[in-house]
Amino acid sequence: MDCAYFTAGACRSCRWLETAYADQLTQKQRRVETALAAYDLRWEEPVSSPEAGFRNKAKMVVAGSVEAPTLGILSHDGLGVDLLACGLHTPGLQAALPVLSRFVTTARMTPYSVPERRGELKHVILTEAPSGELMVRWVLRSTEAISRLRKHLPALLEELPIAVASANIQPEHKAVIEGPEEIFLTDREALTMEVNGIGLRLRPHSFFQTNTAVAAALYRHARDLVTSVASTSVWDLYCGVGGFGLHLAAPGREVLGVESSEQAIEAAASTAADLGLSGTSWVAGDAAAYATSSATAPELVIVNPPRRGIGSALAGWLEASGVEHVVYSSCNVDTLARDLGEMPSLRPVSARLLDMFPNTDHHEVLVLLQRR
Ligand SMILES: C[S@@+](CC[C@H](N)C(=O)[O-])C[C@H]1O[C@@H](n2cnc3c(N)ncnc32)[C@H](O)[C@@H]1O
Repeated sequence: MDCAYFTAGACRSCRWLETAYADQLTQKQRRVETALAAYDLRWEEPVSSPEAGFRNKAKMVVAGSVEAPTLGILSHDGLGVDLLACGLHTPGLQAALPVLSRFVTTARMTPYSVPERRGELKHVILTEAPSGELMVRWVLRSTEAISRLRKHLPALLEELPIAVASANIQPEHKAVIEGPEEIFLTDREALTMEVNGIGLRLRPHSFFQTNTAVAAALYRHARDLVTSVASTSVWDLYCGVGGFGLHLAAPGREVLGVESSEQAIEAAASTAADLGLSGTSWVAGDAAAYATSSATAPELVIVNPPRRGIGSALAGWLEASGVEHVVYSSCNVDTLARDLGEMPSLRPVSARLLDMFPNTDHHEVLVLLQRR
């Protein structure tokens, strides 16, 4: 992929940009196979991604001035670097970002200056649904700009297919990208991300896989695996807005999702209700605490934890439980390998690389484990 920002040295985030895509896939496959070399695994064909235009979410740091804002990243010396035309973003995001940049000027939102610790607008976070609808969030230091945002929003809604707009208040001067307070500026509070015909509801704070096409392949692959082992009771731990669990709901199968974000759990439950799915239940809480305090265990457990992995408590519970199969979807093969080491009774039988993050060394790998 050609990138003027990379060539000019303005942005080096895509560290593998100069590596041919086929070689990127080969290197990632080698990396995950090496990390899991202790197991006799059947590796399925890797799932590739388009090299460009695949990211459904843009997280832009805002800098510069009201008259000349930049949306992108900060340079080493704290200055704004405009990345409006970043080629990773979907075409819909690329079309919307220049409009949102001009909107900074229209609504007189002063970009936050990290070195000077003053200003209001810290980030613009934009997500595009497969339908083309957008969710836009302005991360602000305070509520100072809210009335101007509200005043100018109707004109922006004429220009862009925005379904959800909100202001996130992040008063602190720290690296955390967003704060706990969300002020909705539209009636709708969730974007519908349709994946394989399932309308997953995404609210501002919830996690969503950033590569919609590869996420769709991931959920289909998990559904095929679960169907092939005919499990009638499944837990989807770290379920987010229900991507795995909602794909698995079927007559004769009970599905239970556990996730720490209450908003995400509410979203999963409402999608299940919309689809008329009986036999699903959704619990807000810590995945390990839920499992270790449960009196029963299902036939199959799916885990899709953050990069840190599932950790000893949950791995120990899975090891000692009667769970027959585990499907482990991981974005960090090192913590995956560590967790597998703590579950010697569960034998990894097949695995697949899914390239969710082209042009970087990041990977997603899904492993099916079977009790020995
Ligand atoms: C990699 S995401 C996976 C989400 C979901 N499976 C999907 O496909 O979109 C990890 C999820 O784990 C949740 N999470 C983080 N720590 C958790 C914990 N201790 N217990 C339960 N969920 C947790 C996060 O909120 C996030 O939604």
